[in-house]
Amino acid sequence: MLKLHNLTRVYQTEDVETSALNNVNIEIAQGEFVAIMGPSGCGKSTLLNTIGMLDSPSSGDYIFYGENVAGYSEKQLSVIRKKSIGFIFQNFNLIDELTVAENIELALIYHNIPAAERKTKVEKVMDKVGIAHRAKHLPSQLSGGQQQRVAVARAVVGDQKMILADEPTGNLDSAHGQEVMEMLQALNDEGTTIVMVTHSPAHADYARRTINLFDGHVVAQSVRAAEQTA
Ligand SMILES: Nc1ncnc2c1ncn2[C@@H]1O[C@H](COP(=O)(O)OP(=O)(O)OP(=O)(O)O)[C@@H](O)[C@H]1O
Repeated sequence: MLKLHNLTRVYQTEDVETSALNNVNIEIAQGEFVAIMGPSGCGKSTLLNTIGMLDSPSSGDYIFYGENVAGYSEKQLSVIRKKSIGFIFQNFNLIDELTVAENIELALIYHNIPAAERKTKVEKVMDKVGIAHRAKHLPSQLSGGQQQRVAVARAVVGDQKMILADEPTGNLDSAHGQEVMEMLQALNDEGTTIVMVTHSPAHADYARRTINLFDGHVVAQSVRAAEQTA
């Protein structure tokens, strides 16, 4: 599905140059569940943002479904991003002034889907993540776990092939964190590719493969034991 080849991302500020990613080579197949781990500042968010086409590499290739998108303009990237990629963030990133249903629907307005079809899709996905009874509530009226369910619904309502999750359980207590992980697991079982940054080894265990970063380099990759012997 995607391949990063000798990918480098250098941030240039006034007098400091930071190599956030250094010659990274990663391949992710459709339907995989991959966790990205490593210490603070090692480049995890930069990697996820690059995979999500929110950031562009300084050099190297990013092949997405056979297309090298590394040199694409923001306009070209946003077309691919909106069609194929859903995002879940640690702080939920919902729009405070919109209801639950409206927050989810917003992801479809970008896809030019007619209103009646949008309504059906939003209702279906709200049922799926168990938030239908809160459809008319504002994010501030929901618990953190409920807000993250809305974010999950928004990430998949347009039938996105891949979800990128940046510490999706970071602001949740352990019970709600586990709920979100189970939701991601269920989506992965249905075929959605998931790439997740996490600091939690327990949550990384939901993934089939873990990629460890250190100082912008991939230093280790491990496949879940049950899969190795399968
Ligand atoms: N916009 C930016 N401008 C300059 N330097 C940046 C920028 N974004 C990130 N960096 C630097 O790039 C490196 C990697 O940052 P990144 O946010 O990807 O790390 P991370 O592993 O996600 O960290 P954390 O676990 O703390 O969120 C860090 O040294 C950071 O200071």
